[in-house]
Amino acid sequence: MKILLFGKNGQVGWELQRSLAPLGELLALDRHDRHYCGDLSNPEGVAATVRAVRPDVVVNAAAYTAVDKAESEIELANTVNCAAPRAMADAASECGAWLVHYSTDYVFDGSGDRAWREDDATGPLSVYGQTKLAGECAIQASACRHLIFRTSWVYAARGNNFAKTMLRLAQERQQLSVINDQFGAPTGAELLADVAAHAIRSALQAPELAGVYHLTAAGETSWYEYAHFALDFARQAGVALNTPKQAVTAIPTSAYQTPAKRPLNSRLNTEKLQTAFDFRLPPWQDGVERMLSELYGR
Ligand SMILES: NC(=O)C1=CN([C@@H]2O[C@H](COP(=O)(O)OP(=O)(O)OC[C@H]3O[C@@H](n4cnc5c(N)ncnc54)[C@H](OP(=O)(O)O)[C@@H]3O)[C@@H](O)[C@H]2O)C=CC1
Ligand SMILES: Cc1cn([C@H]2C[C@H](O)[C@@H](COP(=O)(O)OP(=O)(O)O[C@H]3O[C@@H](C)C(=O)[C@@H](O)[C@H]3O)O2)c(=O)[nH]c1=O
Ligand SMILES: [Mg+2]
Repeated sequence: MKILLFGKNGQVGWELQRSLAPLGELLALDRHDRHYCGDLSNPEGVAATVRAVRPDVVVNAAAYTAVDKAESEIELANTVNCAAPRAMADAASECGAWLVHYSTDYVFDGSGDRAWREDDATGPLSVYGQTKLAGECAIQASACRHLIFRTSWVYAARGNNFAKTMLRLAQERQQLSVINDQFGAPTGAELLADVAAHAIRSALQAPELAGVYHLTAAGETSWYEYAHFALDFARQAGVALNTPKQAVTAIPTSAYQTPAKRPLNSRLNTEKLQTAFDFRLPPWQDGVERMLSELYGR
């Protein structure tokens, strides 16, 4: 089997390099590749890459993920998150390849407190969410067989994410304010990559598995609780923090101004995935502890 991976240096892309390698021949690209176009700001270029490589599976881990910046870089966000995946899907369908793609909890409006199902109505609140939803729709409208995994709050030891930001800020500042009315599940890039490898194997044998799936770790938390979880671990590992435990303040979303609006309810229901592929998704704390152990050698 031949697999073509876009976005090899992102949190998820890095882990996919590991998890996809045993499946066959893997060609992993970043935006600077010298032989093939791996730059998603050039949709025709990435389509030409797919046609030239003629893989069995295209995996797209690249995306415009700067949520606040997207509010003022709409065109680039849309090209990377929608036009490029559309071009990949069209080229993939021409050569009979599957497309594996990632999307986000930010396609939902965050209302209510029930975990979102795959067929629930979407309603993105941000440019990032709109462009990711448009990317999903473009792939679904193509003739290409696809797996779209909607996930949330992604972290990895290698990369930028909320937990690492909190750990850095707690070493710099004496006080932190963290939102406690947005709920979701932190999901590790390792888990996403491992599930993708298993799902690809299954789907190639059973094409009726094509579709959209919610894929997050089990359980739920708020950003505030998640911050405490990471900071408690760091303290126990002997990391010197300038922020004492009692100086981490819980605040509502309304007290934290940002260019992009974020959903309050980011819970995703993962039953469809667990049933279709016979997976068990581990509690979110397991993977976060693994990352923290890796960061602090404990
Ligand atoms: N991070 C999160 O919290 C969440 C992510 N997702 C989705 O999961 C997927 C993976 O995200 P994650 O790994 O966390 O994201 P990262 O931000 O860690 O990685 C994104 C990657 O995309 C690359 N990229 C950005 N623009 C381009 C471009 N024009 N051409 C080529 N590559 C580009 C970046 O390259 P470079 O390093 O050169 O900038 C980076 O390697 C994405 O689809 C994302 O939307 C879903 C929910 C939550
Ligand atoms: C830095 C900081 C953030 N926050 C809040 C802001 C925000 O609501 C939340 C998380 O901050 P982030 O900057 O990680 O948020 P954000 O970049 O929006 O995270 C999102 O990224 C995209 C790519 C996704 O797809 C989502 O699933 C989600 O992970 O924490 C605080 O409350 N206090 C702080 O000091
Ligand atoms: Mg971010």
